[in-house]
Amino acid sequence: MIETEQLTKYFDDFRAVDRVTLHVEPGEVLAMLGPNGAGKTTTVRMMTSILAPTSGSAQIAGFDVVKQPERVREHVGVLTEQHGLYERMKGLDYLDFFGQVYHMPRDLRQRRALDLMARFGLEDALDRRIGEYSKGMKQKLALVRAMIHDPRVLLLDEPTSAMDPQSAKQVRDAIIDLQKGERTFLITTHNLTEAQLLADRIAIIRRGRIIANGTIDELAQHFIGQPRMELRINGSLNGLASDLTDLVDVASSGPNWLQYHTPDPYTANPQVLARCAALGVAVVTLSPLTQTLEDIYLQVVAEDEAQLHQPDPSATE
Ligand SMILES: Nc1ncnc2c1ncn2[C@@H]1O[C@H](COP(=O)(O)OP(=O)(O)OP(=O)(O)O)[C@@H](O)[C@H]1O
Repeated sequence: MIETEQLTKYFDDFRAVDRVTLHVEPGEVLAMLGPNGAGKTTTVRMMTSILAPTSGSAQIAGFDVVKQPERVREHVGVLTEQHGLYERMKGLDYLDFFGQVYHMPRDLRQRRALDLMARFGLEDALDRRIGEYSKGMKQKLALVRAMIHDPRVLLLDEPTSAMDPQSAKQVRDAIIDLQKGERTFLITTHNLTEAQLLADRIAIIRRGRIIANGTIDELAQHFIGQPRMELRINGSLNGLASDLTDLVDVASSGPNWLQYHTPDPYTANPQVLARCAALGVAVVTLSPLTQTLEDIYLQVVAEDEAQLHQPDPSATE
């Protein structure tokens, strides 16, 4: 549904996007994360035919962004940082105008506009001029516009950045519902909790390059290491850590708890519990220590930064 190959954009001799290759399947949500200036918006703008790539290619909903920009626009809903709203128009008239642009019959465009405005809590703003809307309301209206023609692919650049927590949740719920209907999303965000809640896969971009791409579990495994478990018992450890060393790699311990790494929790955890039972140790909890997306993100960026400062092996004295 979203396919880019070696997508690259130069502004004069500055390389803003550097050979970005991404594949997002139907019904998948990809969250693109990265520091300010990393190239997220530029990538989204190329995917929506707003900006011509310098090299590489992109196909969105099966259409080439350079050769078939009209078809791309028909099948894609876009939310960009600059919403381009017509401030003097009233909310409902504005949506009706876009419905006409997409050749939607009058009944359908009215119904979609009213449903979506109600869904995002804008039902009282239908007849107000957009210039009177708050920042968050404008962002919601821009999202409604992106969704009005029920596109198969949605490219949303920081969709909840101006929103209060309840509004942000309305947007997340809408995304989850649409995903169930096989809609495909690429979302850029600085909100890692939101990315963790919504995304099937995460791509991290830095200085125009994709430096990590995978599910949260894959990235955690690759960049943080083996899953870490915490065992809590009723009583003191009394040397339990050394009783488990043939089964798992104990990383740290306290008076009544220990943490261990294992590459295969499905095998190791039952063995640990069986050993505890055999030793008469009363287990209170055995649980995984979750790695947050923030841990992963910071580690990915730190590794990329370290690589940047490594001496160039091809350099000669
Ligand atoms: N029209 C332009 N002309 C020149 N440089 C540009 C242009 N648009 C973007 N850039 C540069 O390209 C780089 C990537 O910008 P981009 O807006 O894609 O970053 P971003 O990842 O979306 O950042 P943010 O998280 O701050 O929104 C930045 O260094 C930016 O200054």
